Amino acid sequence: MIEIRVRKILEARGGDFTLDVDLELQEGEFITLYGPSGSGKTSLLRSLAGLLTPDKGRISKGGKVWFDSKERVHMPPQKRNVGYVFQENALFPNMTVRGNLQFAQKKGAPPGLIEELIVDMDLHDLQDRYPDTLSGGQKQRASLARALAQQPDILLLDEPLAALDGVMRLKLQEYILSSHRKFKLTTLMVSHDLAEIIKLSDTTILLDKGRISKMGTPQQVFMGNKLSGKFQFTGTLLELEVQSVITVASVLIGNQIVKVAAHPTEVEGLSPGDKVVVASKAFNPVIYKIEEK
Ligand SMILES: Nc1ncnc2c1ncn2[C@@H]1O[C@H](COP(=O)(O)OP(=O)(O)OP(=O)(O)O)[C@@H](O)[C@H]1O
Repeated sequence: MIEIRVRKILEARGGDFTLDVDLELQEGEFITLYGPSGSGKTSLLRSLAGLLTPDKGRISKGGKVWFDSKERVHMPPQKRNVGYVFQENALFPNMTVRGNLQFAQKKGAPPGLIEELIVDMDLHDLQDRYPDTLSGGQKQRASLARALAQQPDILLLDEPLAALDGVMRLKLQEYILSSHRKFKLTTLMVSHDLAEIIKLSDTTILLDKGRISKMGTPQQVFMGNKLSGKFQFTGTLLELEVQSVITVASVLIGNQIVKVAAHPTEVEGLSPGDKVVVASKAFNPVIYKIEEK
C-alpha cells in the first residue's frame, strides 16, 4: 500500500491554497489524476517523487517511510525508485535514444533490459537517433522507455500524451498500459482526456483546489454508476442528427465511426466534441468471412 498524506501551501495567482491530500493507493493499480488547471496534480506527483517537500505529512510505501515531517525523514528522489515522464520530453539532447536508456539504467540491471525495451517500444529503427530528430510521439515513446530502464516500482506520468494527435495518443496509451501490466507497476497519470481516463484507470482521483473532491472507479466518478452495460466503448461525439422520433449520434471510437440511435432525452445536453461512453447490455453478433486478397 502507498500512503500519501501531504499538506503544502501552494502559491497561485488567484491566492494561495493548500494541497491537502490523504490517500491510500493499492500497489499495482493504474491511477489517474484529473482536475482543473492549477489544482495541484503536478505538485502531488512531485511530492511523491521527492521533488517537492510538503510542509507537513507522511508518505510511505509498503511500510517504508519516504517522508515524515515529524520524524524529519526525507528520502531523496533517487532512492524512491520512481520513474517520471513529463508532458515535454526530458531526454538528454546530446545522447542517442539508446544512450538515453543506457544512462538511465541502474547498476546490476538485468542484461538485455535495454534490448527488451527497444523491442517493446518499437524503437529499433530510432535507437541511434538524437532526440531533436524525432517526432513528438517518438520522443514520448523514448521517454517512456527511459523511465522504464530505471526499473521503477512507481511510474509517474504527467500528461505525457497532451501534445500528441489522436492516433498517436491511442498508440501511446497501448504502450503505457502494456508496460504497466508487464512490469507490474503502480502508475499515476495526470490526464485531461476523459476517454483516456476511462480506458486506462482502475481508480481515478478528481482534484479541486488541492483537495480530493471524488475518488473511485471512472464509472463511479464520472457516471455515478448509471451504466451497467456489458460492452462499453469510449469515444468522441461527432454529430447529432434528428430523425423523426430518434436522434442518431455519430461517435468516433478509435478510428471507427459508430452510429447510435438514441431517444432525444438521452442526448440532451450533449454536443459535438464531448467525450462519451457507448454502452450496450447485449448485442446480436453477425459473422463475416474476411476476404483475403
Ligand atoms: N514549489 C511550489 N511552491 C509553491 N507553490 C507552487 C510550487 N509549485 C507549484 N506551485 C503552485 O501550485 C499551483 C498548482 O500547480 P500544479 O502544477 O500542481 O497544478 P496542476 O493541477 O498540475 O496544473 P496543470 O493542469 O495546469 O498542469 C500553481 O499555482 C503553482 O504555481
